[in-house]
Amino acid sequence: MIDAKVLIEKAFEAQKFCYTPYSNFNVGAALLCADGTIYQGCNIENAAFTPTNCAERTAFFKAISEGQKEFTAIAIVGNKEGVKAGEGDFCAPCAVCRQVMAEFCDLETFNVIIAKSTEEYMERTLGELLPLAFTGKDLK
Ligand SMILES: O=c1ccn([C@H]2C[C@H](O)[C@@H](CO)O2)c(=O)[nH]1
Ligand SMILES: [Zn+2]
Repeated sequence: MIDAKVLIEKAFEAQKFCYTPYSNFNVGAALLCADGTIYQGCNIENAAFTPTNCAERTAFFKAISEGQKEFTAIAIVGNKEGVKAGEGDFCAPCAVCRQVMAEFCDLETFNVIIAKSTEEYMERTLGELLPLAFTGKDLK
């Protein structure tokens, strides 16, 4: 596994590209694939609100649409516009993003890094963030 700090830096880099005229809440994500490739994502809002895509799902959909199938970790940073780096709060992934992660990631091993800065972050497995997950296994 690459250093969490590297992935957090990539998430901050992606955050700069967010399109958030409605919430002014800026999120960046960096998704590490098993082959070492990193996909970055930002949140992309819409005047109709519901088409809005979270940063995490942007990163996942980019990766999946380019053939990636195995995922190791995701770093997430998010804050209201104007908050200085490191002074924001933790931005945990929304429930929809957790469900999308559960579709493609191992609940026991996929690592979710929720960061305020490269110095201050928490790490949780996907299973810790989505207990009693409903997945494709339930449909068999
Ligand atoms: O984990 C999260 C939480 C929220 N958002 C986005 C969606 C919307 O654009 C804005 C406010 O909810 O933040 C994300 O991208 N990821
Ligand atoms: Zn989300």
